[in-house]
Amino acid sequence: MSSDRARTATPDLPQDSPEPASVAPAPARAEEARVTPMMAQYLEIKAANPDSLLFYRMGDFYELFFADAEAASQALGIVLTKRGKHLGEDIPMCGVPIDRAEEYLHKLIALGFRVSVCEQLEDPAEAKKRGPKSVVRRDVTRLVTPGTITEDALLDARRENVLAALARVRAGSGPEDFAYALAYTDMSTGSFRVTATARDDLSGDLARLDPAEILVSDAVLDDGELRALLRAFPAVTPLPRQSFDGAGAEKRLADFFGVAALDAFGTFARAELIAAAAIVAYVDRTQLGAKPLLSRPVKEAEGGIMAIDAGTRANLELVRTTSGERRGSLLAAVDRTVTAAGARLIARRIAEPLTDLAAIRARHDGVAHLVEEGELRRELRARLSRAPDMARAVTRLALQRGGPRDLAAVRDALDGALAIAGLFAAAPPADLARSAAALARVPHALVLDLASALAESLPPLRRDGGFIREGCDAELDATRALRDESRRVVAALERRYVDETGVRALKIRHNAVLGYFVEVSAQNADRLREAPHDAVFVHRQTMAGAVRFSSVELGDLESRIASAGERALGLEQAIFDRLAAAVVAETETIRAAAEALAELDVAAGFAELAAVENHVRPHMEPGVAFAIAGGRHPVVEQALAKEGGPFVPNDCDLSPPEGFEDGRIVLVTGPNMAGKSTFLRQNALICVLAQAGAFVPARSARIGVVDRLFSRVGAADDLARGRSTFMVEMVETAAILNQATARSLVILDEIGRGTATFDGMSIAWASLEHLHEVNRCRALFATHFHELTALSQRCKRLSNATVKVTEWHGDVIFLHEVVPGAADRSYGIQVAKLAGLPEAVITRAKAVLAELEAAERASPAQKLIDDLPLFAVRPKPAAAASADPKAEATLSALDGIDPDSLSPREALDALYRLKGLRREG
Ligand SMILES: Nc1ncnc2c1ncn2[C@@H]1O[C@H](COP(=O)(O)OP(=O)(O)OP(=O)(O)O)[C@@H](O)[C@H]1O
Repeated sequence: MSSDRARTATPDLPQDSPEPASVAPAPARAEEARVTPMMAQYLEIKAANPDSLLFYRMGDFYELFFADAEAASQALGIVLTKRGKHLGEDIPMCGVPIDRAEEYLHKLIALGFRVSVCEQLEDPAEAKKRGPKSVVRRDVTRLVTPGTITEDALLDARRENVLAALARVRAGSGPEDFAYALAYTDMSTGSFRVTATARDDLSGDLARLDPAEILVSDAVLDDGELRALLRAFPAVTPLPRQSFDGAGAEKRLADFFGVAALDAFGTFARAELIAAAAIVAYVDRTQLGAKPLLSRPVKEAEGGIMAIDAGTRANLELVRTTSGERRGSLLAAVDRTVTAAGARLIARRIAEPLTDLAAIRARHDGVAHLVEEGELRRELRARLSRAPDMARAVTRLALQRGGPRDLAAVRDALDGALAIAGLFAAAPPADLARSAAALARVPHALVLDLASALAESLPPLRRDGGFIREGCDAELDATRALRDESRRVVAALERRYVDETGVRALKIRHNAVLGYFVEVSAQNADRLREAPHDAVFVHRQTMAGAVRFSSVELGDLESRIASAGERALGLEQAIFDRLAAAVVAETETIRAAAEALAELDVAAGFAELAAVENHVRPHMEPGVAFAIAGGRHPVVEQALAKEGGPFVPNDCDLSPPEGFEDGRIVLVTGPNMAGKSTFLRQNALICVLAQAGAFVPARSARIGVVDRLFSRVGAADDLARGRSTFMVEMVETAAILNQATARSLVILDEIGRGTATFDGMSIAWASLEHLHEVNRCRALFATHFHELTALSQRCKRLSNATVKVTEWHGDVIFLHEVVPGAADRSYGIQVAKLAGLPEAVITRAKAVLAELEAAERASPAQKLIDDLPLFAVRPKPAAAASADPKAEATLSALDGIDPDSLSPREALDALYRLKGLRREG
């Protein structure tokens, strides 16, 4: 981690603490180097955990010291105080109360900090027994990092929390010969995958996974380009090279999963094994012994996911907008899921559209079934909405961080799963049938066990007790009866003491210090001190206005009640442990059921979306067809609907023209604000939705599966990587021209806009020709360079489209209708007028435009068309390239002259002839 990203702080302190001694308020020089025993312990623990904030437990607080305190007080907005001195300097300190620790952890983790939680490992009383200066034993029990959190309070229920590891291994002798792989897990649900990647695909793959934390070898960070790429992600954790060591990787994985060899998991490349091993090592390290249940690593199918680079993802605002919000993204517009797990899965589906035709069609079959069966869909969604998030609950139980409510979550979700399995009686399509089968495998006995054990209302923490139902366990019932009976005994004893002493206001009370005691007012106290009562009551405490006594009977009662309460709690804990173990033993079945519920939720959500928003099933094919009739932009349409405005549907045909094999390019011109970008994006989004398994916002759609989607829309600079707007634009355009295949879909919006007009137009022109001749992909190309429309005369798979506008009293009216043909002008000045530019500027702009247009008419760009398009021009051999017909004719005439045989007159004639040839050419 580069120092500016680490955001953690290490106090600059000597690690060899000298003899402990108490801190004097104004230490003498010799004592300045001394530290208290507690501070010595703190420094030792801090030294072992240098790259995180240390939450150091002291009673009911976690305290932070030195630079940690300064960083945390600033990040959390809490008061920075001082506690004693160290090396003659004040020790900065701040603290967070135990019961609010999760809230503060949440803030710190969200800000990219890592936190080591250091607990007291013994009772302070135990420590005292070792001597007055001894310190309570403490150590770090957990390292909390953005990628390894499991608590509900720290997680966003509707978002995955991905921990990824990037491995790079040598694949040859060349300096650039490396193989790359990513392994990633959502520890809160146990999912675990690996995928091979390439240097060029790395940023796209990371953007797809959207990790909360990325583990890399510090060797990777030595590579400046990779370091710059990783800077776009919130938390990058560098690990020493040994964590990515190839030799031990296989063994580390085998040990973690308790298997002798990994063969049963499938075949992994070396880089994949190393990445996966780095994940399990880190998970072990952060959980310090509590073993999280990761599923066995699954390898992503090669080429099974539509390749979408990071820029395209951001441009198309698939799962979040460019400003980082979910609202306004494609995901937000199409998410109709009713469970948290469903919301997490749909985000992954949108981020990872498929390329396998059969798998896409299978998803569509499921959605189609639920569109047709409205009653089934409603019932399914109603039941799903009551099913809690059991995948995360199981993980917490396995990590011994679970509470009674996690058991209840599993009970209710499993119960719901069984009921939902029963809804699919008739043979549903394969995907739904597979989900229903996973639900039906849920262990009945476990559901019954949980249902009979858990009480109606449950406390959040297991240590609170009271979560086991009466009648579940005879011994527990008996102990509770004793505990409750004892309370009645207290009341009876109080009545007896009142009768015997005659003090009517006598009360039996309880506190943590005295236990049970008798309390009377100061005036009545003497009565209890007199015989015969003085034989019963022993004075314990005099308060202002009240006096407290104990008695032998109260002491007995105290221990009976305390032991009954403790025993009841102990019995409940034992039952909790048994139930949790039973749940954890079924992890695989439960996780499969949780995944099935999420899949059904996504299918039903897509069906609901289709029914409500009028989406249709796209017809998917193997070729390169792309014919959308009446397509709409799902986000813009919903936004307009809220304002009561209609969205104008538009057709888009990129299928190969008659007699051609490759898809078409449509060049869209049209005025500003007409709807070009919307049209371009909506077709890309329709493609993403279709291949994600959803229906699409159109009247009909026929789509040949797209392997890669590229979008270069708008302009944004990347100052972090030192690139200007135009540079970013060109880098992205280069990626498209280098990578797009005949099966790709390319969206290019106004390329060449960021530079001088002629440079820009030339780049747009040449790029368009390249797409047509070399990439041969389906493409939509929007431009304000109207000259480009002439290219359709030569490029046979290129057609022109424009967005219609009309004029009304000098103002432009947008019809948002895409029609064949080319725009004649941009109406930029009219749009500027609408935007409120001063009248004087508008008038002057009109005058300048008129002059520029007149100049352009004098030398139109048509002559460019008369040249061959770039890729029809074959590069000529160097010698021939210099040939000039004039020069050639002159030279051959010269060759024909023999100066020795010429008379002076003939010589003069020959000279005139040569001059003439030169002139005529
Ligand atoms: N098909 C449509 N139906 C209704 N409104 C639309 C449609 N398409 C676009 N709009 C509206 O027009 C606005 C401008 O659209 P868009 O940004 O796509 O225009 P543009 O032609 O790309 O403009 P510019 O060339 O200035 O970038 C959108 O914000 C939207 O509100």
